[in-house]
Amino acid sequence: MTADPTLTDLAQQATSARRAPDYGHDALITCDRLVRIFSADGIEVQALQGLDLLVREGELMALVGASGSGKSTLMNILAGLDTPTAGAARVAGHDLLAMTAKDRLAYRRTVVGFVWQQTSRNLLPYLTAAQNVALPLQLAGDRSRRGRHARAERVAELLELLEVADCRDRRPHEMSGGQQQRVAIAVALANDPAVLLADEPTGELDSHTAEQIFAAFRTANERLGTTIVIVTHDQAVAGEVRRTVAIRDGRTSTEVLRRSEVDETTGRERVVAREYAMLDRAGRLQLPADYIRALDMRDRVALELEEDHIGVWPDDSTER
Ligand SMILES: Nc1ncnc2c1ncn2[C@@H]1O[C@H](COP(=O)(O)OP(=O)(O)OP(=O)(O)O)[C@@H](O)[C@H]1O
Repeated sequence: MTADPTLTDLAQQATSARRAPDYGHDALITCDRLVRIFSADGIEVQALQGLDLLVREGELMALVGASGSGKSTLMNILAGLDTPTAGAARVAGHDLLAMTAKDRLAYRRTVVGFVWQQTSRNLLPYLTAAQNVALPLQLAGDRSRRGRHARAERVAELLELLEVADCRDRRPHEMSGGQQQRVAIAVALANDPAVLLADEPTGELDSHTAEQIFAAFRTANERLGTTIVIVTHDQAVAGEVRRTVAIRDGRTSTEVLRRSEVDETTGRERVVAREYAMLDRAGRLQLPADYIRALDMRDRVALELEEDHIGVWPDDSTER
């Protein structure tokens, strides 16, 4: 770029900016500067403070963060149960800020499936496992004999996939917590949603059962190709996915990506994890709290642009 741009330069810049693809144009889930403000008793709480998040089709990812960081608020928005105060959110081509009540109902029935922490919130207590899985299919439509047959097949297929075929005629109180959550995943997958959202799905389970539930999510992701977003406090669960995004104070702050690598000396496969910080479109970067503490960084830091990286140093100036 020249220091003193001509009118032609400016016109060219404006044209190329217009031609640049929209943020998240190729993502299945796009959250763009998402804001959610709650007002209770005259006090405002900013649960989401300009959160950016992109999730691609076919991903299985975890969202982690301290209590109160905004995870459930984000999940409720993506589930179509709550609306953002500002920003943009799109899921599988649906604009979550522009939906009518009718669109929202159809969205919740067919585009997203959800699994909640409380096993009791996921299933109707007076229906069997098979009836619970059949319910969303019935609500979605085809009541013909052919429809009934296809429905029964789909129910059997899903219970089989999630290894709870033996529970088909049992009511929730006749199943273990782990079996109930597997059936809940089958219910959530019944209408073949584009996205499966799970908010602390292993929160009420012991660690061994939690691992099995997690394996069930992985099966759904690999076999059905469903995009899955899981909120979890469980570090072991978070470590099982390729991508973990951390939310801090209503914004995405860091991201851990894991990939498998074959160790050259032992020939064994091992998982290599690398932590990334999120850079927003205004160029803002949130440094991890432990990095800041380790170098006692405060208020102002020194920056230096190198050929292939940017250095960040504690403030070394004498002017305080
Ligand atoms: N309906 C509401 N009315 C007022 N404030 C709310 C409401 N829902 C959430 N908040 C506030 O918004 C912030 C984010 O809450 P949220 O439930 O999204 O956090 P979270 O990360 O899911 O926490 P946890 O891990 O404890 O479930 C908190 O300060 C919370 O008190």
